Amino acid sequence: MSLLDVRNLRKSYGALKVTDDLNLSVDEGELHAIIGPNGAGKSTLIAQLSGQAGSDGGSVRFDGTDMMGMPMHKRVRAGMSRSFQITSILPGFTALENVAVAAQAGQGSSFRFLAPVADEAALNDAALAALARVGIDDRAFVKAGSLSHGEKRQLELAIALATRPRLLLLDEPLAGTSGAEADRLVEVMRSLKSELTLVLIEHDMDAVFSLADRISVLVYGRIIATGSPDQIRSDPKVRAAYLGEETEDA
Ligand SMILES: Nc1ncnc2c1ncn2[C@@H]1O[C@H](COP(=O)(O)OP(=O)(O)OP(=O)(O)O)[C@@H](O)[C@H]1O
Repeated sequence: MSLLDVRNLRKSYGALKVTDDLNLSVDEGELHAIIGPNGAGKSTLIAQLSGQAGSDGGSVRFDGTDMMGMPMHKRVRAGMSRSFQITSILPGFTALENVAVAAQAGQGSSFRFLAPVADEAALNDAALAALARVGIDDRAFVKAGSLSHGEKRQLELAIALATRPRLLLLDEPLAGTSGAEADRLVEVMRSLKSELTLVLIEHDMDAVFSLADRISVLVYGRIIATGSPDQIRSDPKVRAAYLGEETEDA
């Protein structure tokens, strides 16, 4: 059974159908990338799946449970998290504090202001483990605002991991990175593959084709093809709609 099952999902902005009767199935344990031209609706889809944006119709089932109408924090507690954007990082707080807040939310105790000190130690341990997982535990006590762009991207991943997701939704985790920073993030994602299910939106095609178990191609709010990297690379529909466009740009 698939871990995430999306059927006939819809969303319009005025007359624009951004998500148009979209069907998507993500298997437990796979890294499923979603690619598509600019404006195809990829970010909107992640926002709908995470509960950040509402949907006009259709169904989203996670591990067999209906998620439609469920707010974001409940989806996170159910095991479905999205990576947070750099803009949601608190620059005046340390990397550790940023992650600890997320770890606390993941434990369902975000409003327990009087939590005992023992809990705080456990939260710090969990936060430190998440920072180690993405390779920036040596930056735990540095203010998030002082981290490099790549380290901030790693911190976003740590924040999402601290909520202990079974399914992690990543919206362009490599954006704004290059060279060694991008390579490091790709290796972190590769290492996460053995532990959780990932849905990845990414413009970096080298990263997508090297990481993905399966790729779905989104064009005008619809998935036009799903398959292995090799199947997608050789699919004429995909070449015409998307990869061909890239070739022309190059
Ligand atoms: N809040 C909004 N109000 C109106 N239109 C929107 C809104 N958000 C997105 N859109 C429109 O929906 C379409 C899909 O946008 P979306 O950002 O989901 O695409 P995308 O595939 O992620 O694009 P990109 O690859 O450029 O990030 C675009 O035409 C965009 O202008």
